[in-house]
Amino acid sequence: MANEISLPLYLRTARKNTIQRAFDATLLFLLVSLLVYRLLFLKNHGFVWLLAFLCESWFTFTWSLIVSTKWNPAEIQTYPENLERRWFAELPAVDMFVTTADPGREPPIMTVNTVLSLLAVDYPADKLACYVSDDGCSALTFHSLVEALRFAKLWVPFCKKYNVQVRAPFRYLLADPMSTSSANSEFKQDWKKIKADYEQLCLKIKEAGRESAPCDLTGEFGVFANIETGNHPSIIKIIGEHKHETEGDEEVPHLVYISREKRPKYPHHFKAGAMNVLSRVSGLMTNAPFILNVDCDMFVNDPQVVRRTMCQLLGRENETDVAFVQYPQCFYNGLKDDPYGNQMIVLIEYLGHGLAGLQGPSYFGTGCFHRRKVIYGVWPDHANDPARNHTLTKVMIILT
Ligand SMILES: O=c1ccn([C@@H]2O[C@H](COP(=O)(O)OP(=O)(O)O[C@H]3O[C@H](CO)[C@@H](O)[C@H](O)[C@H]3O)[C@@H](O)[C@H]2O)c(=O)[nH]1
Ligand SMILES: [Mn+2]
Repeated sequence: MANEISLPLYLRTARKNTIQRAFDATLLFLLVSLLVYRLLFLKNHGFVWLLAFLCESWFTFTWSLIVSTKWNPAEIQTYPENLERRWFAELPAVDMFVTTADPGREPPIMTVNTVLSLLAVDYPADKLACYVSDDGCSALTFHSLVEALRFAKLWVPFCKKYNVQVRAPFRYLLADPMSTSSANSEFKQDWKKIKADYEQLCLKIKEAGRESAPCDLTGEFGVFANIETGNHPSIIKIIGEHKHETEGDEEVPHLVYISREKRPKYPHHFKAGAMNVLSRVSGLMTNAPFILNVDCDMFVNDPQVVRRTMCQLLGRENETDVAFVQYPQCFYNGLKDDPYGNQMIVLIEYLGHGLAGLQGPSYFGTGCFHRRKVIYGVWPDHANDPARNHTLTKVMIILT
């Protein structure tokens, strides 16, 4: 036991905020005094004071809610380096979902970068599968993913060999590491090669986008011939299958393309509908106990993210304690000093840490790991009861 405590998977520590609390308590006292003053002299001033009183009461109420949310802020620290020493069983599998809807507004090269950043995370490749849902039913998106997988076979080993931090190539390749003294000649050579290969990939996708069809719509691509975006049957294609042919860092996870059935008379429910199909299809193919969803305009900026999540999900005594782990969104290329509040500092830094001290954040949409069980509509107490939970029966399908 002593060993386990000295090797934590995660720690939740309270943040000190005595000064902030004193400040908030003073403000609350002043606000309540103002309301009492308004009430006492209401009859001398009439309607305007009543209006002011109502507005200030509403302000005090919402302000109190916010203050109480951030009253007990906490930090969560994870220790992925302890994972193997604390979790003796095999690491669990994770199905990673990417949703895209329109190759015009969401250029395929962006989706490709999201997918590459996911395929390259530091986690056993045979435990990962990436499913891309394409609501645009676009041959170009499919073609780009086929090309992306070819590049992934170089990109994933490169990232793991050099412990690359940001594994979306368009961000990583922006910096020129040649000038740093630590770069040795082997790295320089590999870096030049990977940059050239990535430029080649971009070029291929760009040229394919210029044509009315990215390639001959025959063979694998035949299903896209004469297809109508909002009126077509389901298309499911296994782009890449992890077959244990390579070893360790050379391995690339499964990559599956899905364009769900759409009919004009039936509402498709946008991302929610796509997520529904993704969970059903992945449930039949790999049925990982954990799922991650990422929008196609996001990428993973920490290769340890799956291991960090496992620290929080596996490190609990009871699995019903945590249903999901939600990561905040950050944005690159923001304006200096963030004049429009795009980085959502208040939401993430103040309210987010406050919520971490309570029960944890709410579900934001993208960047969230769920236990598969929790989205199947089963009460936590019944999740492991096979009699009540036939949906969780394991289905094994051999990928062909
Ligand atoms: O018919 C659709 C429409 C959208 N999407 C995808 O859904 C995601 C989010 O859609 P977007 O229009 O980009 O919404 P945002 O407001 O940018 O996204 C935020 O808000 C959404 C809903 O409020 C959440 O689902 C997202 O995760 C969250 O990032 C994107 O990957 C889209 O490709 C589909 O798959 N099918
Ligand atoms: Mn978006």
